[in-house]
Amino acid sequence: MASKGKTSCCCGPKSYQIVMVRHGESEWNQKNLFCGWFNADLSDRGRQEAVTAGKALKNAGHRFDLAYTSVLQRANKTLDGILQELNQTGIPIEKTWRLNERHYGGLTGLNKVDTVAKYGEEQVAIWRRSFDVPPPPITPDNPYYDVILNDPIYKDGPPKNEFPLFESLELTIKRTLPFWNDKVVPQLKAGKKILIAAHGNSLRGIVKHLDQMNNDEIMKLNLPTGIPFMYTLDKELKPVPGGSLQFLGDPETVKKAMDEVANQGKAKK
Ligand SMILES: O=C(O)[C@@H](COP(=O)(O)O)OP(=O)(O)O
Repeated sequence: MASKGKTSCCCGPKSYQIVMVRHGESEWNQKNLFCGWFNADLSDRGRQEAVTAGKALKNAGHRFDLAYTSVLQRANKTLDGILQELNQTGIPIEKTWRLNERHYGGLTGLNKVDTVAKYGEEQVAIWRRSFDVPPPPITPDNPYYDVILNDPIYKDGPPKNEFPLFESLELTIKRTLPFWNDKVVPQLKAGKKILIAAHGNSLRGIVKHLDQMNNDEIMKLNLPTGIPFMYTLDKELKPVPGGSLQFLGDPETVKKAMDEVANQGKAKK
């Protein structure tokens, strides 16, 4: 059975636990489109993945004090689905654009396999997984430019003059980490058990930070949809031995799901 957010003894907290999950499959994941800041809904499979994730967390004995999510409905609905299974829909939830997926710029709305056919696997791999090479900026002729810029989900930020037109993983981390440090860390240290429902790349940024991965190591990580993972952290918020990226699923299923994500950017065989 999972312990509370903090395990403690007379000398203070020994370790902290936090659970994170990439949202269930979205309608745009299903169509294999670059999505980024577009507010795609969950697919039927994605909704089911949220229920399955909630059941798995319940069976493992997890209970949460609060949750964080992006302002994108695919993450919000995944969180709701999980909390419903846990009978914990009443816990405080904070939504922030800082946990959004990276902004996929001019790639937004393009099919990933078609993009491979046009630009090659190597270029698409660089756009998807490199640390500091951003995609091209989104321009007003992109059908989703206005939809994203004027979406009311962004009424509380970011300010229009800071609204991104593209993001590399590096830029994504620059706006995600301040939220982690200012909001998540104090709550963790206060012993709160936290659930974060977010996105493939915003979570890759947090994983890179926690595991102090270098820029090459993080390139190889593909987070599957809808499979929660836990970190057990020491007092310095460094993972304890064996405490990194502990998926709540059998290793074979997790590997298959990770390979599926990696293959979304490969040419059709
Ligand atoms: O924006 C997108 O297309 C996917 C990630 O795509 P890849 O970086 O895996 O291509 O984001 P998510 O489904 O996690 O919100």
